[in-house]
Parts: sequence; C-alpha cells; structure tokens
Amino acid sequence: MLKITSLVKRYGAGDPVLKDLDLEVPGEEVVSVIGSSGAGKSTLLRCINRLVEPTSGKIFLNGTDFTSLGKRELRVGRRRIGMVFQSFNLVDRLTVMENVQSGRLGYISTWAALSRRYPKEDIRRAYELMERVGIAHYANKRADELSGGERQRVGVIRALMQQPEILLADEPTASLDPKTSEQIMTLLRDLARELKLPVIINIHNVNEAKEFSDRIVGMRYGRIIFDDLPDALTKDAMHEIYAGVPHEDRQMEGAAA
Ligand SMILES: Nc1ncnc2c1ncn2[C@@H]1O[C@H](COP(=O)(O)OP(=O)(O)OP(=O)(O)O)[C@@H](O)[C@H]1O
Repeated sequence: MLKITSLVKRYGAGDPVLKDLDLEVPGEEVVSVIGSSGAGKSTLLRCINRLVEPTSGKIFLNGTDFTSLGKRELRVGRRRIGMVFQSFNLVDRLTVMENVQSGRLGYISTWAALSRRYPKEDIRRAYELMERVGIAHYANKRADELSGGERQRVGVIRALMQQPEILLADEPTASLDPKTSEQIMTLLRDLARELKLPVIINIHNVNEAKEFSDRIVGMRYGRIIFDDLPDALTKDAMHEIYAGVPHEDRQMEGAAA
C-alpha cells in the first residue's frame, strides 16, 4: 500500500507544483494519472522515489516513511520501487539479459555485476519473467536491436527483477505505436494482478487509461481534482481536468469514442 499525505513540491522559489496532495494506492490496483501538460504528474511520480525531493508531506510504502529516509537508507529503499520510463532507459550496447540483470544491481556485489557472474536464482527468475512477456529468445541480443515494444518489455522486466513493492510508469507507451502501446498496457495490468503489485501510470492517452486502469486520478495545476473508477470519467469530468488546454477538444473526443 502506498500512502501519500499532504504532499507539497515547490521548485525553487516558485509556486508549488504539487499542492497538498493525498493519495492511497492499495495492492494490485492499476491507477492512471492523467492531466494536462504541467499539471504535476511526473513530479508526483518522481517524489514517490525521491528522484525529486518533496518540499513537505509524507510518503509511506507499506509502512516505511520514504520522506524520512537518509541517503543510504534511500538507496536501499529505492529497490522497493520499480520504475518504467517512456524512453526505456536501456543500455543499448548491452544484451537483453545484461539490461534485465541491472535491476539486481543493488542486490549483488559490484564484482559479480562487472564480471557478469549473476546468481543462478537471478538468471532463473530473469528467464521466467522474459518468457512471461515473450522476449526470452532475445536474451543474448543487444538492446538496440529490439523494437520499441520489445525494449519496453525489457524495461518492465528490469524493474520487476528488483522485486519491487510498487511499479511507477512514467508515460510508458508514449514512444510506441497504438497496437504496441495497448500490448504494454495489457502487460502492466496483467502483471499487477499476477504479482499483486500496485502500478501507477502517468499517461496522456485517456482512452488507454480508461481501458486498462482500475482507477483514474485526474490532476490539474498540482491538485487531484478527480479520483474515481474509469467509467466515472465523464465528458464533464474531462472538461474540468483539461479546461483551458489547447488540445482540449481532441482529448474530449478521444474519451467519448
Ligand atoms: N526541475 C524543475 N525545475 C523547475 N520547474 C520544474 C521542474 N520540473 C518540472 N517543473 C515544473 O513543474 C510543473 C509540473 O511539471 P511536471 O513535469 O510534473 O508536469 P506533467 O503533468 O508531468 O507534465 P507533462 O505531461 O508535460 O510531462 C511544470 O510547471 C514544470 O514546468
């Protein structure tokens, strides 16, 4: 369970971009965070693992107060949070297996990692997960020889190798074509169920958010102004979330389709 209370983030001396946010995400729930550009979605995600330092407020993951962790504790704590990125963040010249094993970097010795002497159990788990998502036959291929969808599968498996307690996905499908995008969203939803893992997805595609999430959180100017089931995301609710945004009409048509 993730619990966020009274979260505020202010960059420099400017106005806060997160304004007193409260959010709870229980296990195996897929929550999509939507909202116009600049609403604070990425900042929210990045505050959870403290890639961005919260200004005030509390973030608890299964009882641990992440906001109070010191540097060393935070390094260990971050293993409990898996992250999936829009641009995949793979090391191109490394193989799929090497990229996947980098999810274990915090757990094994530097020597073992550098000499690629991965523990047997890690190799077994990597193959199990790669088979689950259909990329096991690419284990020895270089990451840059894969398609976008395959690369994102590697990104997801690398995050899962950490055995995380939550998965944060920052626009995981934004670089993918519509069909591949749906496959990745299906995968995230199914893995959430199978691994009993809460998943928070920052996403612009409202149709995908509605189709693949258990719950939608709508942000506007640093506040959560919608938090409900996908079916409750009516045109009016969309209007409120996206009011004043240049692409408002396109977004609304998308949701109504
Ligand atoms: N490092 C930073 N320094 C200063 N301001 C920042 C920084 N990162 C983000 N911001 C500002 O914080 C606000 C929220 O940005 P954020 O990236 O969280 O929004 P977002 O909803 O994820 O937007 P998008 O959908 O375009 O990615 C924006 O006004 C942005 O300019």
